[in-house]
Amino acid sequence: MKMGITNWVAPGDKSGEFKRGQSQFRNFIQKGGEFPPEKGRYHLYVSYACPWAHRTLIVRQLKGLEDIIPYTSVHWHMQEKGWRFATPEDKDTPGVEVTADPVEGHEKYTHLRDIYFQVDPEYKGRFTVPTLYDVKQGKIVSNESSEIIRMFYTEFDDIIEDKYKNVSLYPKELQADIEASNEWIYPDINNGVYRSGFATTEEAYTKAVTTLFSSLDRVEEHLSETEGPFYFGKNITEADVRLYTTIVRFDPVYVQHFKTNIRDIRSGYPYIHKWLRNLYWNSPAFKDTTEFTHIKAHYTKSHTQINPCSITPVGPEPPILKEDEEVPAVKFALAMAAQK
Ligand SMILES: N[C@@H](CCC(=O)N[C@@H](CS)C(=O)NCC(=O)O)C(=O)O
Repeated sequence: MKMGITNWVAPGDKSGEFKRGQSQFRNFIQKGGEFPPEKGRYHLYVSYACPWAHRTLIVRQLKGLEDIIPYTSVHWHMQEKGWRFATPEDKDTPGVEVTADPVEGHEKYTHLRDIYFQVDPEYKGRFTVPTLYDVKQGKIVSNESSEIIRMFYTEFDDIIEDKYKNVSLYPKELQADIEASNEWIYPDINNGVYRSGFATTEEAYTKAVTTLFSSLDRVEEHLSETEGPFYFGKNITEADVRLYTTIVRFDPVYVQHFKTNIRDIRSGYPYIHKWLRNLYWNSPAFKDTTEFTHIKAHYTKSHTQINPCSITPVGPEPPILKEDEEVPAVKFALAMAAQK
């Protein structure tokens, strides 16, 4: 079998472990650099389904960059040629807004890969979202979400509205703590769900899923010991953004699709559940950018090696509970406790 876009474990790799490749475009937006900050100059390609792209949408909104950096979300269905743009035939597809690639000169582009090949006809890497594209020069600035969000934190500060200037997602005094949490949350949790779900041996799966849950236990313990409401206290930081995009997909998709089912969030992790719902219901940058239709349809219908009939499970309903709602067992326990 040759390595195709939908082989998540390299054919012949006996370990059965999913190994994520390195992003290929790693430039930075910077004053005076090759990619200077400018309104309307950069276009962000995302998929609402993708947790890495989701980071960039949240930060774009938290930093008030909506008028400065336009974006396009691809269709949720990823097939052999990778992500594609929606077409007029998709007009009745739930959740899909029909948006062709709006960038001038891209009228004929049907897939995200067309942009990668325009930039580099010899490109051999993967065609991933998010992709930050410089419209003026016809170049890709970056396809690495962890670096795109950091550019958004500071590099546009001279052209955003004043009220967003002191939104600091990576404040000096917390940088060491944020780096330390990224160090295990990325491999064990953000990528850990993929390592569980894409594993092709029992051993690789079991190793990934048990590591994932010990790290979720660690997050739970951390949240039970801090005042909150955010990961590092009173203000939203990078740690919240990076954890949120995995946790909000956990119950609706990962528990069944990636078999990360030792527990779920809503019944197994009260502190994470509280932290998650606070972000979703009280901070518009999180709720507005969370599209459950894309999230559920993408994973369940694109990964046919895991789900060959592409049936999208109906539950859990709702995909996220209101802040004053609980699963019946929790509600019952609370009612019993109140009677005592
Ligand atoms: N390291 C990248 C990972 C991005 C990534 O893997 N995106 C997935 C979607 S969730 C993708 O576009 N995959 C397409 C492919 O690998 O062919 C980042 O964080 O930006």
